[in-house]
Amino acid sequence: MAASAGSKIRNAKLVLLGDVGAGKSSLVLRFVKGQFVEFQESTIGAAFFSQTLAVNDETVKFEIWDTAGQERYHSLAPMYYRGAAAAIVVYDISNQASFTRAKKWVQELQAQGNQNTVVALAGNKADLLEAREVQIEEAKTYAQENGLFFMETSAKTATNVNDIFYEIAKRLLQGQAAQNPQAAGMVLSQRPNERVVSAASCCSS
Ligand SMILES: Nc1nc2c(ncn2[C@@H]2O[C@H](COP(=O)(O)OP(=O)(O)OP(=O)(O)O)[C@@H](O)[C@H]2O)c(=O)[nH]1
Repeated sequence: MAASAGSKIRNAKLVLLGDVGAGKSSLVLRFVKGQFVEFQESTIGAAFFSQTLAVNDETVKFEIWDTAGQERYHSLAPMYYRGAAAAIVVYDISNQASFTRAKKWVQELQAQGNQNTVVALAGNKADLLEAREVQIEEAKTYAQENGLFFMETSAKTATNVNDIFYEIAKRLLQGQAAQNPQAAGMVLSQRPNERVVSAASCCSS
């Protein structure tokens, strides 16, 4: 649903990281365009998208970098996560190896990223319950121990997709008061009346 944005717009750089085929592009496509493609092509290098989200009377404009999961593009990743306000580390709940890979991304972010970056862990393909290899409790515990927030998502059914971005937006807005917004990868601009996804239309489950 479209809504009028408040006058305050926060630009926030967000990066998606995760194993090849975990569903990074599909999550972005669902969030930005409300679409799902059964045979989504593998990302080459990285792809850029933007989407705005209203949270109360403020608007967060996400500048989204969808990185490629293939190992040969690994060395490019720092260009995208450096200076990011937020990161979504994605794994596939039906693929244990993708969870192992997600943990490596978290380690890399913790070692090299901005300490203020809001990091979300997304257990994607939550619709594939019968093929589940990663237990929800295991991921929850890991997330708690590492200061991440965690949701299982499905780009296919849209479960928790808007919710994870909305939760990130909320946390960014909450956090900005306590820190330098520029340092956290957030920039204030004044651009009223942009079309945004309103909080009211957000958060299907
Ligand atoms: N069942 C199901 N399939 C999904 C879901 N999300 C993505 N897929 C499928 O998984 C495959 C890989 O999805 P992508 O979005 O390309 O994965 P990616 O992480 O961007 O992959 P790379 O670009 O190669 O790093 C595609 O065939 C998608 O249709 C989901 O939530 N459920």
